Amino acid sequence: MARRMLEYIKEQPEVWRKITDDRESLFQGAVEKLQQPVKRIVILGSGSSYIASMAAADFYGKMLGLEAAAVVPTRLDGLLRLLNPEETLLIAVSQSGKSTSTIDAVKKWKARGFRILTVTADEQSPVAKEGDVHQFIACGEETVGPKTKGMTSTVLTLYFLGLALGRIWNLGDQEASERFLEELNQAIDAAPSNIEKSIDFCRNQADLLAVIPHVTILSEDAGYYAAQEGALKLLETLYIPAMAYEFEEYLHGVNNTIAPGMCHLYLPAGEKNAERMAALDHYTREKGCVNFIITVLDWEEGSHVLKLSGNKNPYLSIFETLPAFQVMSVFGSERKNIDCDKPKFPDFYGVLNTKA
Ligand SMILES: O=P(O)(O)OC[C@H]1O[C@](O)(CO)[C@@H](O)[C@@H]1O
Repeated sequence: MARRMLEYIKEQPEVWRKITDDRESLFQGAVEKLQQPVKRIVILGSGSSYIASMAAADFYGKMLGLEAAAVVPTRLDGLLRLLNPEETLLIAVSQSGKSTSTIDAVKKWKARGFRILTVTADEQSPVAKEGDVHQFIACGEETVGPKTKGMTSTVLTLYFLGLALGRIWNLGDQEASERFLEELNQAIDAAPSNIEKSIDFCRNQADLLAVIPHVTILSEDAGYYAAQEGALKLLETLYIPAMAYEFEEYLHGVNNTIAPGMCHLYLPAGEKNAERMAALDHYTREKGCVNFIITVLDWEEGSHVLKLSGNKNPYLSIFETLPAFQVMSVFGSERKNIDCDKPKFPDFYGVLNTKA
């Protein structure tokens, strides 16, 4: 069993609580060095760090009204050629601080005059050392490949960083930030029992999780980032294809894949599409699909429904529903005799030169 991964999953509420409680001191250093407002923010990262970057860029747009976008390190060139270094802050995100493509991007764009804020869990890492300003991700050590507490703590770190910058740059609405903080606190308080509920659910569904040949995950709004990270977790631990779609996009063609045995995992995150998602769940089950629903919304009960506690704020899906996917990875992989605490190919990073 992925014991260490499960320990990291269970540690998350405590880690999030500490980051939240220590936020004044944790973000003070970076924020003091970033007094000069910018017009736009570009965030880059790979894998889970890219998904965390997408969630943060969306959040910055919504909460601060900033132009913000996320890109993988190797696709920055076209975008940055259009941007003025004086008006742009580049944020490079890497939990390990060792991803070679991120190191290369930081060096290249720093040389071209962009100011670079690095966000890592290792202050001594190459990414941290190459940037102009560093923000620490206070998640502690995470030695297994499929990241859990590091990813969610990266999102939390980027969210708080945005709110702190918004305060000094006079952006966003203070009341909205306070409301968000209140909901976040509720999400953190609910997390230990949500994780226990997920464990019970996944233990009961482990036989099914072990035989599904692929999984299609559907969400909406900012729940889409939890769906993307959930897909990455299931793919890298169950060794099956897993794709995440924004709900509306799924309806435009992907629905042709509906067939007996297809696994659909729904993550309704807001009220907007709840009825249509419920209709799609019924429709696809009638066609023989194997479905799961993970949600904090009020939902019709069923053995395939995991109902968790939470607010109806999709930006909190990372803290409310994503841990259920992480737990699915643990129980599904155990049933498949996969030990995801250990790398499948220990020599891979060295051969492909992906980490410094
Ligand atoms: O955030 P980092 O350390 O740059 O790593 C990026 C991604 O690379 C991996 O380590 C796999 O190579 C993932 O686990 C991670 O999300």
